[in-house]
Amino acid sequence: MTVALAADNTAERSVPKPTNPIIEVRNVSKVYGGAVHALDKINLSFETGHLTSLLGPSGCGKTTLLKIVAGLLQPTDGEILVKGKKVTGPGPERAFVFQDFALMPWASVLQNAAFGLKMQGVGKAERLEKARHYIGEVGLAGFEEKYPHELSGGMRQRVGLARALAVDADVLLMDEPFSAVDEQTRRKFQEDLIRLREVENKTFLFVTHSIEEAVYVSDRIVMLSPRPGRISEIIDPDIPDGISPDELRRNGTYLDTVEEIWRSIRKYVE
Ligand SMILES: Nc1ncnc2c1ncn2[C@@H]1O[C@H](COP(=O)(O)OP(=O)(O)OP(=O)(O)O)[C@@H](O)[C@H]1O
Repeated sequence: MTVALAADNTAERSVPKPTNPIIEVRNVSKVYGGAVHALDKINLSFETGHLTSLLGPSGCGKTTLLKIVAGLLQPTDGEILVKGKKVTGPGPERAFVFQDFALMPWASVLQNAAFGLKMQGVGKAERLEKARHYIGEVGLAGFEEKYPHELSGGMRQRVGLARALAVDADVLLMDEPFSAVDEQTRRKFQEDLIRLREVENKTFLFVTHSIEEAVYVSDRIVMLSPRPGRISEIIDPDIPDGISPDELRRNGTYLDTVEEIWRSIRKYVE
């Protein structure tokens, strides 16, 4: 289902109102250095337990919006509410998974996965137990004592995800987490992400460049237009549950949705 939005971000048809929004983006604009207008009056809600992708051409402000939600950047205008409270900086209910995974090279997988918990002041025994659990959840059991340089890019990415899951944040903010890995790893990771969303009941906000990835993993896709970033469309892909990746890539709804998004985006890249 697609909901087209007019240039001023007002819905032409009404956007289904989230019943239980965890994040509300209210009238957010961002101007860098008084000159670069990155985002313009963004209004959005993110439903608890859903995975939302931010998609759009390079430079449209996807990472900027993610960092504002994370509290790592201040908006020039507007505000973000998480669980009804205004965001003034990073908080324990939000975990940010960086593009380069931001692992500490001198620390083991276990220490890296436990790092966020250490920052929260969680005692050693408890944080190591939790870190071990999430290392298992992301498929890295047996690698606890390895160091980042001994791991592939895909495995390092899993450590970054284990760290974010371990702090038990309600919201996981992921900036192109699959950009640095090969295609097979990426596909496996997409499947894992869908499974994790089901078992962990967390809210995921995800920046990607890949239309196919967004359609596969998302409950909702928010498309941004080029600078200044505005919401151009909101798409709720209606992909059947439990479909295997092989079936998916031949599924009519999937193919139609990918095509519909590509038609919307191609005007910006030609
Ligand atoms: N610190 C900064 N100072 C000045 N301009 C910035 C800064 N960070 C981002 N920008 C500009 O703001 C705009 C939005 O950047 P942003 O990284 O949010 O876009 P994006 O959609 O995530 O891009 P990409 O898909 O290429 O990663 C771009 O024009 C970028 O050059």
